Amino acid sequence: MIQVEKLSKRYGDHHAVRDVSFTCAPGTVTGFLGPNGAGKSTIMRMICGLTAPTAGRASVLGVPYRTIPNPGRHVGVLLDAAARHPGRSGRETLLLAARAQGVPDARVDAVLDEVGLASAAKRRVGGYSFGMRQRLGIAQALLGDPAVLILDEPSSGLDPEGIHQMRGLLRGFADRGGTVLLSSHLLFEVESVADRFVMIARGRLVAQGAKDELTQGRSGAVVRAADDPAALRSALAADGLAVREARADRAFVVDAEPALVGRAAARAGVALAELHGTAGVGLEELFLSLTGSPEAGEGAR
Ligand SMILES: Nc1ncnc2c1ncn2[C@@H]1O[C@H](COP(=O)(O)OP(=O)(O)OP(=O)(O)O)[C@@H](O)[C@H]1O
Repeated sequence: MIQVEKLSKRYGDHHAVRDVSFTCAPGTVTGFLGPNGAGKSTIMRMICGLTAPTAGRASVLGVPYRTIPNPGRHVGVLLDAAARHPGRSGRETLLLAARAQGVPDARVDAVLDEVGLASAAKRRVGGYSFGMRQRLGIAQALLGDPAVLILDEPSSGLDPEGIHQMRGLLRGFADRGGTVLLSSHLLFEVESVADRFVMIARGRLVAQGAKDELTQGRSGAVVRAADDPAALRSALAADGLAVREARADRAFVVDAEPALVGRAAARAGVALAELHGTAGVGLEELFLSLTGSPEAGEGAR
């Protein structure tokens, strides 16, 4: 269990995080989404006690992270995959961590195998690709057989096979009762593995919930006039139907059932070239509409 309550962080006048609250339950993977600079890393660092909040608090397994004795046995963390000693091999890196945590040496080979790094275990970390460092970071997070995983952008640098493998690993971890908080600025990296989503933009929580909860109520219709878009718009307005979006192909996205849109057009005698529901309005559209452009995370001053 991870609980974040009204967390805020200010750097001088800069509000990096404002009043963010969410909970991650055991048995679930929470996809933590937001554009670059939205505040995800800052929130994860506050959860792990590495950055002091300006206001609010966070707990892991019911207590502040910093009060957990031998935390690696309870909470696996990957915050900065690059932060590994380049002169040690992957196996040595994990052996040192295992001994510090009181974990048997055999566990090192098990986690190296689990993340697909067994064949490179004896090579120096300095010669690893970024993706291999990510795998090593994930292996280190898993080392103490924790109940909670907090992973900041673990997919970055991984090839498609690595991403697939990591999804399977995290799904299995959650299905065995583990709690996973998994950040990314790319929806596709977390969409298929996450049960719930927490979306952040400009330091604020903009949405949270399961995929169905987030996308329900956003169904509507796409309608395009055969000849006269202005007449169609008037017909929709006459029936009190709101146009959510006017597309470049001259179609309108309307917040209403297709049948209502069709009747409005028929009443006004407007011929249609296209009319269908928007059941496919997905998480991606929601994510983009809530978080805006990639620059949306910047400038939260
Ligand atoms: N130590 C710091 N001092 C000043 N500003 C900071 C500090 N750490 C983060 N920030 C600012 O806080 C904001 C949030 O940054 P953060 O790294 O948490 O975002 P993020 O969502 O993790 O983005 P990314 O995916 O790029 O890592 C940014 O505007 C960043 O510049």
